[in-house]
Amino acid sequence: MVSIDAFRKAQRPQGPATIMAIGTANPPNLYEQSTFPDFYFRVTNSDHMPELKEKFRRICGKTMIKKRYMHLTEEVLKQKPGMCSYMDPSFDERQEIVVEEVPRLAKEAAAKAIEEWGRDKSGITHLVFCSTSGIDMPGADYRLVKLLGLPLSVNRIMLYSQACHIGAQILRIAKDIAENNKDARVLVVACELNTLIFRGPDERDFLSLAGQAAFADGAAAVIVGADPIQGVEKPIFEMMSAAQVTVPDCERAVGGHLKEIGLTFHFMNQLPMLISNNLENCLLEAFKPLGITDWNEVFWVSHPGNWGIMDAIEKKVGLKQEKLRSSRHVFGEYGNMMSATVLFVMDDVRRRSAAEGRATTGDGLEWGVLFGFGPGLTIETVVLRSVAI
Ligand SMILES: CC(C)(COP(=O)(O)OP(=O)(O)OC[C@H]1O[C@@H](n2cnc3c(N)ncnc32)[C@H](O)[C@@H]1OP(=O)(O)O)[C@@H](O)C(=O)NCCC(=O)NCCSC(=O)/C=C/c1ccc(O)cc1
Repeated sequence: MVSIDAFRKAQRPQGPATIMAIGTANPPNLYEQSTFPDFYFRVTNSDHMPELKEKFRRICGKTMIKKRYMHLTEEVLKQKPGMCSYMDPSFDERQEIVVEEVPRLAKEAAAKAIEEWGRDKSGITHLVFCSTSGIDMPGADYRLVKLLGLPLSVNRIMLYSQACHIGAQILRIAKDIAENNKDARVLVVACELNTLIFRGPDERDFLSLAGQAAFADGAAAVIVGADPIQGVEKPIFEMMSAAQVTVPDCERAVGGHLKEIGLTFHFMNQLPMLISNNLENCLLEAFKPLGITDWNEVFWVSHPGNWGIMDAIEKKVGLKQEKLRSSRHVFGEYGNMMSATVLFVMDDVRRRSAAEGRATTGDGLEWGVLFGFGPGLTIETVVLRSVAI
């Protein structure tokens, strides 16, 4: 008879969880940040508030975002008057969009990841899907399985309503699945639409205006598994550790509430300081086993949050400016796509590394850190190992 020990060992792979493909997608509608205030005040019937419009223009400029993609268009919004008001009940109007469109955009990103992976989709064993943009039963995970034509034996996990840090958290979950189940191939998907957050302006609500200036639509998918099949599956990054920290007494630092009026957004102006003050401890813990204490020695894949957060991180941990290059690039080109953003950054790091002729997928360095942060205040830290290009 087989021993229990041998039985358990046979269920597990030998190597670390490995990212084998990355795909991203955005809706076709592109909004230049410089002209967004004109669009936004027009479609929300708010042109009678020119001073507020000018203030919103200044806020849009401060974000340093150049462009964003959104499912919402003037045509769509004409059919959704509740969404254009500041506070009218509009939950149903929003749900009608996100229930259909979140899985649809997710499919685009997932199909690209599966194509890069190079194997047949029947090899996908698990799906981990997160979205802050809608809640439904059966969920967006079920719809995605159907849209992609994945086997119904796929083990699904759907994580709704968590915001930005969950882009890193789903990697942590995929790592645990991949390292505990031999031959598991986990399709990890983050998909966000700002449809729940979009609303008309109000001069007393700066926080909502800040949200209107920053959030955007995007989906990203990665495929995670251990022991890649040589010559078939091509590693991009290995995940060496993953941990979550909840910063105490900070639940008001950033967050939102799902209501009849949609999803609200609030943050404290001290958010950059709160995040940057807590990052060094996460770095020390994560890199203690590797003996690394110089944070410029590792490549960075950080959720951008906003420009002020990136400035504060650079200053607090003494980062050279180029370290957050991909975070700033993605934020500037796409805005804050919540959970999907950090996966766009990961894609940008490996693509830029290849384009610049670096020796590894991580800016020529071996070790890297991936950060997600969001409501809680929650910080997710993933230690990455690059591969030779
Ligand atoms: C670009 C902003 C909006 C402004 O930049 P700034 O450097 O603070 O700029 P200023 O200090 O010059 O302020 C610009 C204007 O705003 C005004 N302002 C400045 N803070 C104020 C103030 N608290 N009151 C009211 N006026 C003010 C300020 O007075 C000024 O007005 P004016 O002189 O008339 O031009 C910046 O604060 C910003 O990016 N904030 C957004 C923070 C943010 O994106 N956080 C996301 C982190 S990621 C995450 O966790 C997401 C979570 C989430 C959670 C829920 C959800 O639904 C979805 C997602």
